[in-house]
Amino acid sequence: MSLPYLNLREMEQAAAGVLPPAAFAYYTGGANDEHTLRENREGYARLKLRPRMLVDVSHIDTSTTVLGLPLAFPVGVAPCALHGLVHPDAEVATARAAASLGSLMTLSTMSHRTIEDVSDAAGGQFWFQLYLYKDREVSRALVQRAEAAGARALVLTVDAPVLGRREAIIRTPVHIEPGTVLPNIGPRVPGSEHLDDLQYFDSLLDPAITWNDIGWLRGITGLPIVLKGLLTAEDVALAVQHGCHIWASNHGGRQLDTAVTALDALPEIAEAANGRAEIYLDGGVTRGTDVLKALALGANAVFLARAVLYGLALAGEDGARHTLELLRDEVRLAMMLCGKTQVSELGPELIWR
Ligand SMILES: Cc1cc2nc3c(=O)[nH]c(=O)nc-3n(C[C@H](O)[C@H](O)[C@H](O)COP(=O)(O)O)c2cc1C
Ligand SMILES: CCCCC(=O)C(=O)O
Repeated sequence: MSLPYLNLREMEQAAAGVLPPAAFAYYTGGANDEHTLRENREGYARLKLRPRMLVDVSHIDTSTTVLGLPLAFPVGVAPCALHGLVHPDAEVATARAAASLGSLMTLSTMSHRTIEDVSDAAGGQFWFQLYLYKDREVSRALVQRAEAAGARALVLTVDAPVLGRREAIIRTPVHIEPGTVLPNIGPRVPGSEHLDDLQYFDSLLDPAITWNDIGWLRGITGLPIVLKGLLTAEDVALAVQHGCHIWASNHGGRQLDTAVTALDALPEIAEAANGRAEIYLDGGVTRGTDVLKALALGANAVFLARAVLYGLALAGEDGARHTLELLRDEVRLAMMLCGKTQVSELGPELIWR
């Protein structure tokens, strides 16, 4: 299907016209005054590139690997809850779109579709994002299912011991269709009727999660563990000590407002990791030049959340694919204009100081 949108911003604007109000509030919103949400985008515009000239750019290779897995271009899909709010094919459509382009799907714990269905749709090329439940046995079972279904890594989200204050969804709460069973959550426990659907999910998460739980997770899985939501050198040092990889993120400005952006934190993160762990990043990426900047400052790959959801809302699998294709083509063009022919050539000298 050929879609008319020229860039990710146009897709966002178009999606705003089709999203139901609660999904719009949930997808687009950030915490409190949304300073971090805005800064996630604006930070990219402020960083200036130092392109090199007179380099033969007639052959460009955008491919890379993450944890040994080949990617056709250095962009994956970040975990997002509830793809089924905007499209009946939900996470299966997103996973198919990612797989068709050689990208990588990260499946959220809070999905409409099962881990097994998404694994099939992704051709086995997927990561599973884990929220740690108070009930560790439920988490253990999920980890085992993800591993059995062929997940290539576990992404443990560590920046949400409790959900941030997102005022848009306080006003317009998300409602999950009655009768829908979210496969990784199970039916509601009695006595939770006063909570809306997201508050209920929040009530299952364990605010007591600590570094000791990383040891517990290590003990129950052989998969690589990626910690999503790290923003400081101190935590990166601990992550490396625990044998984990690093996903720099402020959760799309949805958790701690005025937290530093992943992009600003990246230099200290890369320095602390010192090549001992892979580094991924998300937050506000909408242009190929954004991807180049993140890679130049030390990320191995970047991930997109909202932009893929907007594509899904507009045109299902084709829409999610359109988002990823636009960005893939922009990455290639930006590399040509920077005089870089391989992802491995993107280093700090690309950024003007
Ligand atoms: C609607 C929505 C749902 C999300 N659900 C999850 C989730 O289930 N697990 C998680 O780790 N992060 C979740 N996130 C955070 C994203 O993975 C990502 O960190 C963040 O949105 C930044 O990327 P973006 O600026 O491209 O949206 C969600 C974000 C959005 C917008
Ligand atoms: C209660 C759902 C949590 C999903 C999430 O991480 C988010 O909305 O940002």
